[in-house]
Amino acid sequence: MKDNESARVGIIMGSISDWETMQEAAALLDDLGVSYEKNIVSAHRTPEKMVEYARTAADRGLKVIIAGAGGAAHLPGMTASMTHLPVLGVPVRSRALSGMDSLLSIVQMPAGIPVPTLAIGEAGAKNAALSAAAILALEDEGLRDRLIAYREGLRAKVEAMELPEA
Ligand SMILES: Nc1c(C(=O)O)ncn1[C@@H]1O[C@H](COP(=O)(O)O)[C@@H](O)[C@H]1O
Repeated sequence: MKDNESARVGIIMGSISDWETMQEAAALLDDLGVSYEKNIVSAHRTPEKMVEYARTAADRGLKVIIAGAGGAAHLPGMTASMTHLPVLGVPVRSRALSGMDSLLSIVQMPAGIPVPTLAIGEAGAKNAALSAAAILALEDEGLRDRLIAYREGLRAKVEAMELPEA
């Protein structure tokens, strides 16, 4: 586990194959100036590591966890069951079912242990980073201003879009 003492967000994923998707979350947190740590943790393949990660997350200073997994994606829900921190779930696109399996296995949590679940794939990873930042921004004015500026950038980009002549 690569610990970053000052990390406020923990990004975890079930496999290195998820990184292509989850790097979008990392890149956005970098842009927003939010410290994070990233680790490969699997409920299926490294259950003890997952338990340790989840149980120590709050004491290590993390405020939010972003968990991405594909297929039978138990990692977000199992992690959420072992920490009181918010755990945001990112369904990674699977080869067999295009991520519908990931989505349904993350989003359909029983009442009591929530996993706020984002869209399948890269958009979900980006929105998980923005949601984590929004949570942290409740107590961080500088970050709030950077989030507002990010949206202003989106607005300006759309305003500048021009359709080609028919
Ligand atoms: N869904 C999970 C979990 C878990 O939920 O614990 N651990 C790995 N995986 C997923 O298996 C997929 C295929 O993994 P490999 O590419 O390593 O075979 C990945 O998308 C990973 O998130």
